[in-house]
Amino acid sequence: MASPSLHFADPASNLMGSFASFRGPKCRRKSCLRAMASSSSKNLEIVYDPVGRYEELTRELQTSGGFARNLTLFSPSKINVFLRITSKRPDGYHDLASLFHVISLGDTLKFSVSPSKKKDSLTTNVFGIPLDDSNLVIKALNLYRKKTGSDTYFWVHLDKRVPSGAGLGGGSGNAATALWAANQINGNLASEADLQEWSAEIGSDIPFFFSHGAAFCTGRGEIVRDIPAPLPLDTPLVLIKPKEACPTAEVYKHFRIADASSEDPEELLRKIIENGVSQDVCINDLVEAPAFQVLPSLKALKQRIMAASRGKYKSLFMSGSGSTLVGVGDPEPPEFIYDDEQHSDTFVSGKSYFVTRRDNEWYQQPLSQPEAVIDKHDINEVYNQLFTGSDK
Ligand SMILES: C[C@@](CO)(OP(=O)(O)O)[C@H](O)COP(=O)(O)OP(=O)(O)OC[C@H]1O[C@@H](n2ccc(N)nc2=O)[C@H](O)[C@@H]1O
Ligand SMILES: Nc1ncnc2c1ncn2[C@@H]1O[C@H](COP(=O)(O)OP(=O)(O)O)[C@@H](O)[C@H]1O
Repeated sequence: MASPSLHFADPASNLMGSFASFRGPKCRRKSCLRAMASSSSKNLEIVYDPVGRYEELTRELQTSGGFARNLTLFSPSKINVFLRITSKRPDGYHDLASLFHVISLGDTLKFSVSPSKKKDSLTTNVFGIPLDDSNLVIKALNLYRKKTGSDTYFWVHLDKRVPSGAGLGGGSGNAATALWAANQINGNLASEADLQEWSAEIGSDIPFFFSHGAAFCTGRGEIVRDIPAPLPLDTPLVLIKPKEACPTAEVYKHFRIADASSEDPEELLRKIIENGVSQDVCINDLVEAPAFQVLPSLKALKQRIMAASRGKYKSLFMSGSGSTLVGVGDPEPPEFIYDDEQHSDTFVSGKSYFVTRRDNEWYQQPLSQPEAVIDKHDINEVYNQLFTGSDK
């Protein structure tokens, strides 16, 4: 079960307000008489434990048939620790081989069951994100209803912190989180495997979020091989994104196979498992020609960060199709990012970490520095199973 934080975002919350007085000192630990309204008559209920009764009513109002009617979930983003593009496909997509990892930078999504049987309604705290059917949250909810036959519609509030068009899969994470939420609220009509498979219909990056946080992904991104976290979860990360975005389709259009690296992606994964990250393994085939052509100023920014950081990052690389640059090993950007007027609009994440999730739970934002959980034996075993067919 997920550990959602329940909230009072629907009209029921007004009703809750009227019961809140039961928590007042006068009523505490005393029996209270309360008039219960029903449609036809008024009943009297003697309440001997007002606090307990309040909590019981809270649960009743927020659940239906035992399932939550409101759910607040963390919606994480991801980075591509390396991204090899291996071919251009006849369907216009590209085959890739990439180590994806969920990170702690994320949005918050609040879901409440809506009385509507026709449409969801979406609000957000930022401008520039579509609120209609093209939003990945609404796409995900439409997909869920189409696949399961559910007729549940939602009020959704998206509190966005992940920048858009950043190569961080913020929208993809929102879509995966919306599928998870819809499934929880509908009493798990679908399995996680169903959600993962269906999600590929609305975006190549979405199935990854149904891993446990770290995965080797191939195909157009939708073939997800879950792996134990290969890097310590307490590794500090910083994300730096200039105000300009890199539209994914545009960046892929500039990709030429002749410019791609010749490194074997499985070998890259093996090196990372054995030795951690370094500049030479964090290869991104969408950087040089594609992203730097779409956004030439990104090349200059990366070079300047490299020069100014004087080796404080184990690796500095671009995530996905850009325009976010990721520094691994230190949570701070170089000072010029704060000091220079020209970078006043540059997004800086603050200290971020790699994140994983437990079985049957959704991702949660770490409240403090995570522990450096890493099981070398486990990961080596998985690596052997994945690529050599051996479990020795
Ligand atoms: C580059 C990556 C790396 O993880 O991440 P982002 O930069 O978007 O975060 C992904 O491949 C982005 O996946 P996603 O953002 O889900 O892309 P989609 O919505 O499926 O496709 C958007 C467009 O990107 C191109 N595309 C996408 C995926 C892929 N494997 N090959 C492609 O050529 C296609 O032109 C497609 O029309
Ligand atoms: N829920 C959403 N959050 C962010 N962007 C969204 C969402 N739904 C649709 N989009 C659109 O998807 C595009 C990029 O999505 P995003 O996931 O933020 O970037 P990227 O694919 O680079 O990681 C944007 O142009 C945005 O308009």
